[in-house]
Amino acid sequence: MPEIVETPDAESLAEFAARAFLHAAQAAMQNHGRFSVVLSGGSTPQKMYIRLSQPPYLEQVDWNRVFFFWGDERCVPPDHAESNFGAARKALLDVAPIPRANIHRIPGELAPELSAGLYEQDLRDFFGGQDPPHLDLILLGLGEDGHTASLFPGSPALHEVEHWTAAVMHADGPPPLVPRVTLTLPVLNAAHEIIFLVSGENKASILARVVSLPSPPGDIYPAQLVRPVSGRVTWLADRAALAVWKKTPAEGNLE
Ligand SMILES: O=C(O)[C@H](O)[C@@H](O)[C@H](O)[C@H](O)COP(=O)(O)O
Repeated sequence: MPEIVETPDAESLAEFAARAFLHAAQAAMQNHGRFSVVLSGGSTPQKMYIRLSQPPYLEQVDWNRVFFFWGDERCVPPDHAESNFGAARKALLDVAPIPRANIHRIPGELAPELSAGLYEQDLRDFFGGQDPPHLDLILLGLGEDGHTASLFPGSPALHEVEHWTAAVMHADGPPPLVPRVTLTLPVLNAAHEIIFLVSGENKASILARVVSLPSPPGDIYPAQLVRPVSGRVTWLADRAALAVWKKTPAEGNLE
């Protein structure tokens, strides 16, 4: 049974997530002198990023030793409204005293395949001989179709085992398809810790399906393929997102 933590609402989810970030950072720095974290895109983590840019986290985190990566990026320039990097920069990276050299963004302004290749090389340079890299903390979101990062149902990127990154195409809505770059499952599943951040009643149905394992083989959602070999996975969700799961007759539910 995955670890599920409930918070009353989106604000308390952001607070809980910021505290978990601080604890993971302190543990990693104590353990090996630095903290590598993968930020998630989407709207859910934005409140958490803003919390980290405020007291007490602003003062308590040793930002010089925090190294930022992304789980995925839309292939747009960094100042584009859809940029995951751009959103994190506004909420946190331009507010906290973070050395620019510690920020390893996905170069979304470049062609998808080139961007994916450069990002993979950046990861390989940072993690030296580690294959796959062991990131200290990976933050992930959950889409209503069960995707996470930019690993969408039926995507060939789900079967990528050689490369740590992949260029994907996705219909975000009406055409055109939106090119993206994503980390692949070998990297996600090598993480020391993963925290899924899920908020809102619109996620209640998919969250109940994703955490109520096991799924029939043909029915597995991408988020269910995130099963770190030895890392810890926590589903951090607010009450609205857990409403369906708590009604699901299965052992271990919260109520
Ligand atoms: O670039 C992205 O959009 C994310 O990587 C994506 O996987 C996101 O985390 C989910 O779609 C949830 O998005 P929300 O938090 O906006 O619901």
